[in-house]
Amino acid sequence: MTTLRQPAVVAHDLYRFYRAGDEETLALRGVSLTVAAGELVVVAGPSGSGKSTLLALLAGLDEPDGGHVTLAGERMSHRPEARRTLLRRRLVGVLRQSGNLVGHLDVRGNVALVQALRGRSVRPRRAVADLLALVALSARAHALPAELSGGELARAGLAVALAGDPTVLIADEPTGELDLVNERRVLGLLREVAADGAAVVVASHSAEVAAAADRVLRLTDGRWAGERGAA
Ligand SMILES: Nc1ncnc2c1ncn2[C@@H]1O[C@H](COP(=O)(O)OP(=O)(O)OP(=O)(O)O)[C@@H](O)[C@H]1O
Repeated sequence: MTTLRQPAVVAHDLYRFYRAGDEETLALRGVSLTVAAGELVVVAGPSGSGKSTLLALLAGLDEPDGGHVTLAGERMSHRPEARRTLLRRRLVGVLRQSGNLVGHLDVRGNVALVQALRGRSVRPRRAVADLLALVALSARAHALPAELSGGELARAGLAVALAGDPTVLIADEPTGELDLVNERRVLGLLREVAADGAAVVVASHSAEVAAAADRVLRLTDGRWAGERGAA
């Protein structure tokens, strides 16, 4: 066994094409990225530049047409869906702009569900109550998603994303619908998550989010614009 610490995220020469009839969209054209544990990297770029496509590949939610993704030394890409799902549960937390919670479960139930899916043999690092305290939602533990404010929903989504003790947190426009106060609150939490040792990759248009990053990388038309620091 090696004692060398693997980067949390290695994306090598990723390509992703979408085909609809005769039309082909080259969403990613040879994108590489390395993110260390404890680092918060922001992927910026105009609408349609490939940010969500890249994040879906990093999270193992989608498969690249070329290249591959390795998380904590485990290859995610080009593996059967069932294997990717298991790796994702073990290594990845995903936070989206919306739709992070199951509607018929309360906040507590949503967080507990993620921990239950990992199986009884895996002891969570943080109990459900601790996760809710981390995101300042202890008092809203029994609220349903529909009963939460936008800021509360975002923080509940973060608790869900952290419930599986992810090595890598992937956040796609996590503050897109928030006011400045709530955006800063979520950003503070993302910084804490990185300080706690996770690699955090955030896609965002927001200058506030960029200001909180260790590195900001810009995609243009499926490629890094100004390769500096990307790989
Ligand atoms: N499922 C799909 N089928 C066809 N084309 C797609 C699909 N998903 C994305 N695309 C195209 O791929 C390109 C990259 O899209 P992507 O959603 O990754 O961009 P983005 O930078 O996240 O944009 P935004 O900031 O608006 O969310 C766009 O041209 C988009 O239209």
